[in-house]
Order: sequence, then structure tokens, then C-alpha cells
Amino acid sequence: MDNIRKKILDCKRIVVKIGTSSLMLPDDSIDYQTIDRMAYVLTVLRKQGKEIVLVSSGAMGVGLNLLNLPQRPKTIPEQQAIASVGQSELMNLYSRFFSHYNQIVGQILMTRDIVEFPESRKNAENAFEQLLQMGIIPIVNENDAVSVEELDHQTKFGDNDRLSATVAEIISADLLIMLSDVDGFYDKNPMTNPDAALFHTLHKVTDKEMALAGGNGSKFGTGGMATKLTAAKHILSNNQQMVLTKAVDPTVLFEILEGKEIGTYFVNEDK
Ligand SMILES: Nc1ncnc2c1ncn2[C@@H]1O[C@H](COP(=O)(O)OP(=O)(O)O)[C@@H](O)[C@H]1O
Ligand SMILES: N[C@@H](CCC(=O)OP(=O)(O)O)C(=O)O
Repeated sequence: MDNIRKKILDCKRIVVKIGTSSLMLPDDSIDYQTIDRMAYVLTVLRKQGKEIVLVSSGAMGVGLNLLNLPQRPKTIPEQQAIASVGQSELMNLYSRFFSHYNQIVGQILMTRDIVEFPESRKNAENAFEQLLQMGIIPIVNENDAVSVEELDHQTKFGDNDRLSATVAEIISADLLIMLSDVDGFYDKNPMTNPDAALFHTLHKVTDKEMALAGGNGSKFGTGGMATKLTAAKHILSNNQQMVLTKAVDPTVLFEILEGKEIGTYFVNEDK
């Protein structure tokens, strides 16, 4: 095992984030196999005594699929409606797949108000704590049906990379695992540069790293690499840790938690 990853072995409270690109197939249909494997792996981890929170994107992608729409519509109300349809179907899928493994899940939909108002934040914290105490896996997304950019009041997180770092902060998670369609952070976009080199460990995220991050590779996602790095920066500033890797086979979570050198590990340098 990589010595630097020893700290991962003790992680108990873990936030896992999965992006749209990992939940949808190239033909824009839903990737049921990934959802099923995620349900299996997260249930096993929970039964091993870990406390698991899943931050899942996909409301928009699943909604577009269900409504047979080829692309995201332009108006905000239309997007709200699609997310509303997609979110309930997404939760329906998770509930069904997790139930095959006898695992109960709960839904938490967040807006930025939850972090901006201390009382709301405390209420969210209580909900997470109670669910985890009851052995339930909370599944989190942004409340896309109501959180919209407004003029003088921001209710929107905008992307789930940032949301997952916020959730990790609120619940004082030991580790954030971000699952994407790329197996880590490279010195250039590996989808367009076959000679790109993977960073195995990063102790800081500065403008230099941010400049190496390109936009998103998927059709319905919003993040791209830049939002993952911003989330990593947030995690490091709270002295937390994060691993970024590929979702293609969710059993990778077992290997990450065994301390294997997978993906990019963001961790503060031991002083
Ligand atoms: N330096 C980089 N290293 C790795 N991936 C990068 C980099 N720059 C841009 N990317 C792109 O970021 C994409 C991941 O972002 P995104 O598609 O939004 O994922 P998700 O849906 O999981 O949030 C990759 O598919 C890749 O094309
Ligand atoms: N809340 C949105 C996800 C937004 C988002 O950040 O997507 P992604 O870049 O795929 O993680 C949805 O569920 O469609």
C-alpha cells in the first residue's frame, strides 16, 4: 500500500459523489448496471460499519430520458419541470436497487439556504445524523425544481461537485470520493490528449492546477474538471481529504478504502 494513503484506512464517514456522465450511457439512456453496482457496494460498506452518504446527480439526465427529449431546454421553468420528473424517477430507481440488498435510503434535497442560514444548516445536519444513526443511506441532490439563480438571493449551488464538498463539511466526513467518467486529474484533458499524465497525489490546488482543468465531457452534467478542483480546494481548506476516480466499476470503492493508489488523492501535507 502507498504509505501516504494509510489515513484512508481509518475513514468511517464517507461521502460518495456520482456524476451524470457515470449514470447515463452514451446513447443517453440510464445505466441501470452502474446504479445496481453502486447500491451493492454502498450497502456492503454500510454493513462493514461505514457511514455512507451518496450525492447523486442525474435528475436532469433521467428527466430528459423519461420525457424523450434530446437536449436540455432553454427556459428555466422547463428545466425545473424536467428535474422534478427526473429526480423522482432517480430516487425510485435507487430505492428499488438498494431494496434488492435490503438497504433503506432517504432523500435529501438541498438549496444554498441550507448552508447560508445557520438554523437551516443545523436542521440539515440533524437530518443527516439521524439517518446515519438509523443505518439509512442518505441520497442527496440539489433541489433543482426550486433552486434558481435570482438577482439578490442565491438559492443554487450550481453543481454537485461543490455540493458534495459542502455535504462533507456539514457532516464532518472523513473522506469524499468523487466518481466521474475520468480516472483522476491529469496535467491536461486525457480525453483529447493521449499523452496526459495523472497526478496521483496533490497537496494543494492553486491557480496553476486550475489552469490545467478543462470543461465537462458529458452532455447533461454541469461540472467539468474545474468544479472538481474547486471542490478539492474546499475540502483541503477544511483539512479533509478527497479521492477522484472513475465510476465505471463501483467496486473501485473497496480498493480506495484499502488504501490502494487509485485516482487522484487530495490531502494536506503532514507538517
Ligand atoms: N485536466 C483534466 N484531467 C481530467 N479530466 C479533464 C481535465 N480537463 C478536462 N477534463 C474533462 O472533465 C470531464 C469530467 O467532468 P464531467 O463530464 O463534468 O464529469 P461528471 O459528470 O462526473 O461531473 C472528463 O471527462 C474530461 O473530459
Ligand atoms: N443537480 C443536477 C446535477 C448538476 C451537476 O453538477 O451534474 P454533474 O456535473 O454531472 O455532477 C442534476 O441532478 O441533474
